[in-house]
Amino acid sequence: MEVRANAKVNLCLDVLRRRKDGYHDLEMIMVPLQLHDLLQVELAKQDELHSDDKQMPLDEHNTICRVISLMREMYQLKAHFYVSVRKHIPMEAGLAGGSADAAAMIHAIDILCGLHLSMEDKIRIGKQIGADVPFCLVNQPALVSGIGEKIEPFSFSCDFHMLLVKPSEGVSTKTAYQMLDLARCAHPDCEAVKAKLQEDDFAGLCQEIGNSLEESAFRLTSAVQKLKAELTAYGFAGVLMSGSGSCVFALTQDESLLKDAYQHFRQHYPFVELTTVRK
Ligand SMILES: C[C@](O)(CO)[C@H](O)COP(=O)(O)OP(=O)(O)OC[C@H]1O[C@@H](n2ccc(N)nc2=O)[C@H](O)[C@@H]1O
Ligand SMILES: Nc1ncnc2c1ncn2[C@@H]1O[C@H](COP(=O)(O)OP(=O)(O)OP(=O)(O)O)[C@@H](O)[C@H]1O
Repeated sequence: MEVRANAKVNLCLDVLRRRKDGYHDLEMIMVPLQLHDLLQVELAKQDELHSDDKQMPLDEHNTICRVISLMREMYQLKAHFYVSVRKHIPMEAGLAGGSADAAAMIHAIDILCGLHLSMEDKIRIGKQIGADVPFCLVNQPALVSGIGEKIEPFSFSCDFHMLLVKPSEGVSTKTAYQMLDLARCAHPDCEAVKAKLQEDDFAGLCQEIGNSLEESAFRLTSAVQKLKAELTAYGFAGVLMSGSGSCVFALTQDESLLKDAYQHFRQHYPFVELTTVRK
């Protein structure tokens, strides 16, 4: 069977507090994108993982392998899996590539092994793999809280185009959180972002988007700050780093600006993609 693993961006990411276990309580507005990896998953005689991306680890560190091990133990599965991944989501980008693959694998095992898991069951599995996996399982625009496990989906009509640009440097999620200065960083208003989306107020939306983690990512790599300034100067209405970076997304409703920018940024950056929100 073929399963899609959609990327995400955070239109709003507010880090509320640091917890005793080192994780952070968050409030976020997350949206899935049309950009996706494709997983081919079949029952097999032994486990096999392949990918067209030579950078992706194929060992027990891969989120897909971690899902297989965890679900095999939890449900005493005898089955083995052949998995082939067509990778389109760049790594260390803040687009949840590894988490999206993990979520797709949970859905695939559920179907191939006839487990009939509820979304709550899947989220319990997913959050053991990573904080972004619960959102990737639900795969709908949502207000997300806790460390990423509380998902409240909502619908909206506001339409816009998105240009994704990633510099060659990546950002480690763990380091971005460790370096964060909660007193200095931005604390954007997620309820306001949700309201602008639902009121179809694109200009207002672009004023409200924000990400607490930009503060530490900008200190970790100047490339992200430089890219954000370039996209803003190009004329995009809203520009923000996604997640812990290093990918920056730029929003516009102007198709000709979008096409010109795509050609321009492609000459200077290794990953440039046009996409939209998957509603
Ligand atoms: C930045 C985001 O992508 C925003 O959606 C997520 O918060 C990160 O999600 P993720 O990559 O799935 O995160 P995990 O793989 O669970 O954790 C990676 C590291 O990020 C930090 N982390 C993650 C989530 C969270 N709420 N607080 C944290 O402090 C922890 O140091 C952890 O060691
Ligand atoms: N299935 C996978 N796809 C991509 N990377 C994976 C996968 N499994 C493990 N990894 C490892 O995880 C690291 C981070 O990759 P990922 O694409 O998930 O980062 P990210 O974009 O920062 O995600 P997030 O937005 O969730 O923080 C990679 O450098 C890679 O070594």
